[in-house]
Amino acid sequence: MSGAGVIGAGAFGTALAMTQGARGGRVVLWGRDAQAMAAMQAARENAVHLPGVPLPQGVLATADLAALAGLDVILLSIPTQALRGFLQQTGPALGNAVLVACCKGVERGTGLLPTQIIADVLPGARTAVLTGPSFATDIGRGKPTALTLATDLPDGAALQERLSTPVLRLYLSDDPVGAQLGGALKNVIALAAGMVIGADLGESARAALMTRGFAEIVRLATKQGAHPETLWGLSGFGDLILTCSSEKSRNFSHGIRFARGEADLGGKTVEGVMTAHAVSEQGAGMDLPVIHMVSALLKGEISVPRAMDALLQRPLKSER
Ligand SMILES: NC(=O)c1ccc[n+]([C@@H]2O[C@H](COP(=O)([O-])OP(=O)(O)OC[C@H]3O[C@@H](n4cnc5c(N)ncnc54)[C@H](O)[C@@H]3O)[C@@H](O)[C@H]2O)c1
Ligand SMILES: O=P(O)(O)OC[C@H](O)CO
Repeated sequence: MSGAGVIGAGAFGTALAMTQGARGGRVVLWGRDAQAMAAMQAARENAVHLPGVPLPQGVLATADLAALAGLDVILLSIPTQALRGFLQQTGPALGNAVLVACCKGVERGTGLLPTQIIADVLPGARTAVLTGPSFATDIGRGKPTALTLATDLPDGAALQERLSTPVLRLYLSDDPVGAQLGGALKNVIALAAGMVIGADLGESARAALMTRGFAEIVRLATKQGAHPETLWGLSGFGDLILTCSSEKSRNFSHGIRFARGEADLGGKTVEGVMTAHAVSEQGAGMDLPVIHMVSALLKGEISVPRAMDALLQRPLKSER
């Protein structure tokens, strides 16, 4: 029986299952916690991540991997650093479905992007990427959202039709590397933007940081083969704006709390932390001052005031 599956019943996975459930048809929302999934299925609500938003009728919330059998498309919505382990353990349960990476990050230790991790663990798997400016709370509530669907698959347009809804507008791209790097790296810049705001350096400084951070994203991503146009689009520039400007963003708000020296930084999924370290370690010699500085700050190697001084005291240069 065909249908859509979603792996990861956190905020984003639940919201994605809601979009597909609203289309009608069979949708399986898989989470690893059997008790939580049974409660979700009974209450028809994810009370932890999206309270008050009902699960559409066709969505089955389950921890049973067998429910994924025969699905034609599966959206992967677990943190990037957990993806390899999940696929190694669970790969065969995913069958021949197209695997759509919905996580935003770079794997620490390998520098790989989500679709590259999938190819590493499940060679021959058909993959795509769904990314762009979107908060789970907006998507789950059916607010209008535009995202990038990037894939090398020849039938990408069919997948675009398959996953779009009247309020979830997908733009097709043939640049999975660019789309994933834009989505991963904007989280690191959002951490930095949050630190600027948390340290009370002002909104002008945040705009400067975002712009120079975007220059780093373009520099790094084009070196890895990304098309510059992808980075100007929803998955790059679009997501950078959203994530650096809203306290709904966990990356931005983590940066704020970090700069204020708050002891409790939350325990939420903050993808930019590991991605900052992954990129800084892989691109040690590259001209990426903001990304390197975010990694050093998070490791406690430098304080926020010293980091700002160091960035400002670099030799003056041309904008390009
Ligand atoms: N929340 C958003 O607004 C949003 C929007 C766009 C993209 N994303 C991306 O989606 C991804 C998931 O984010 P989220 O907001 O849903 O996070 P979340 O913390 O709300 O949920 C993550 C889920 O993954 C599960 N998980 C973690 N490790 C696992 C493992 N090893 N095996 C199986 N399940 C595991 C957790 O139990 C949890 O249910 C991230 O990469 C994030 O950047 C999130
Ligand atoms: O809450 P964040 O910082 O993970 O951001 C969520 C989405 O990636 C925004 O597009």
